[in-house]
Amino acid sequence: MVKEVGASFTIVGHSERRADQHETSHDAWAKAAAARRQGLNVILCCGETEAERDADRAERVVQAQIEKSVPDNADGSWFTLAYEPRWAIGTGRTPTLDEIAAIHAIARAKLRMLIGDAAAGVRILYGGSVTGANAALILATPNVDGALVGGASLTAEKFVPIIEAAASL
Ligand SMILES: O=C(CO)[C@H](O)COP(=O)(O)O
Repeated sequence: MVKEVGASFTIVGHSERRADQHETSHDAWAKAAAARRQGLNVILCCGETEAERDADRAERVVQAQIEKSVPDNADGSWFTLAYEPRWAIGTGRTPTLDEIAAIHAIARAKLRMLIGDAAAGVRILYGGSVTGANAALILATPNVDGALVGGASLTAEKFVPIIEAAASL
């Protein structure tokens, strides 16, 4: 159905699905695999809650989500990972650049354990309150290969500065 309406990408494992529909990482894995079988590109979201970060569990939570939801045959030709801390989505709050770098590094390492050399070609996006004001620094953070933009993508006035930040790297 998604393909029939012309989509070429699908997002799975989004925090709203995990929180509101109680979707598990296994569900995200099954959806990613099914989407791939239909020829769709997949963006798989992972990310901790605020309580998990406060308990110093963010890295372990993200590692476990990745381990349980990345299909064995994932590679950068169709698969993208997005780190979206739930508490940063739509809130105007973001992790520090060091915190983003730390999670993206462990995400890359976990991907390498799971899919080997293909991990190098998988784009890892950051999502959560990306704006024209913070995009350049976030996009220049190691292992950040792009941004998954929500609210700021809704108007040209807010989105164009993000595109310009990306283009200037
Ligand atoms: O997940 C998102 C919207 O549901 C998006 O990637 C991030 O949203 P934002 O915080 O509004 O940029």
